[in-house]
Amino acid sequence: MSAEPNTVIEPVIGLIGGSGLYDIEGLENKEWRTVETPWGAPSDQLLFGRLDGVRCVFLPRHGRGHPVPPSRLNYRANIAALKIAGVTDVVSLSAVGSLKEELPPGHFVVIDQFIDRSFAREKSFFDTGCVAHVSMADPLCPRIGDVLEAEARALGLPVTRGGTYLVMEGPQFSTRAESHLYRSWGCSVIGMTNMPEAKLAREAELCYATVAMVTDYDCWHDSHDHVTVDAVVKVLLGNADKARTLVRAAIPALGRPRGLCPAGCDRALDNALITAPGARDPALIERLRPIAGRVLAA
Ligand SMILES: CSC[C@H]1O[C@H](OP(=O)(O)O)[C@H](O)[C@@H]1O
Ligand SMILES: Nc1ncnc2[nH]cnc12
Repeated sequence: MSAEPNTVIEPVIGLIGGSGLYDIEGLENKEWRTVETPWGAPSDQLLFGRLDGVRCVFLPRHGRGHPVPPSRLNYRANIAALKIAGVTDVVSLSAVGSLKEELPPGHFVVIDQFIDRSFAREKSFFDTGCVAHVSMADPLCPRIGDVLEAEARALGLPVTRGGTYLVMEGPQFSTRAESHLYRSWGCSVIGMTNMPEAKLAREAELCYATVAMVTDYDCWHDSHDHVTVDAVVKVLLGNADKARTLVRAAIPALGRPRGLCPAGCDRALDNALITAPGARDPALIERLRPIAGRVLAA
């Protein structure tokens, strides 16, 4: 993709469905296709189709039927597969626990920050032989966030703009002490999946935004039972329906031809590579081409 200032982009929308969202309704000409990547296989096939004429690519994050736990997700393959499929803009739909009284189950949060406490995951496409350091100061695309917030409000969905998503390793839920600690840090919601997903999306120069859908009060709240999968699933089903409605409403605006992202997500690698051309590993460079080809010399 060229990064010329007058570039016109026909967006291709990637939708990552989290817990409870294993399919997307209303896609025209839909087809599940296998996409291979230099980092192995994504969680599942990708579902290609159009919504209101806009090209969309859906990936169930944990695979259909939810066979893959958060720590075993191949985050690099998932993001690489979306990039290889031509995706420009990613909407991540995620179940989360609430860390604030005013964010009850059923509430949506268009988050704007992360604290990454995951530790057992591959977090970068780059490696020995080609080192890159992208900025994560503003980890989510505000342009997509604006659309999601506006459409959620127009639909009358309970939504909050802004909030910090604490990413834990899991798969066990938090201890009560951890839950209180994250609250003392000012975090809004807790989940297990959005990192390193957002970091990898940034390295792949994809715009990325998350709708965090509250399913429970984790385990800190005096007048609510601690979180269980059963309790999460009960709320999830309603949240998933609302998420599908939100996606349908947001697609026309997200799919409109546009210029480069004002936030610069699509140029994240412009000033990120530090390894001198002569010190680069040619095999790694070839592997990186689908992700970083824009900034790697031919
Ligand atoms: C089923 S509750 C825990 C599970 O749900 C969230 O996943 P996702 O972000 O894919 O919706 C959470 O992060 C855990 O993986
Ligand atoms: N309380 C919680 N902790 C971590 N991930 C979650 N996903 C949904 N609820 C959660």
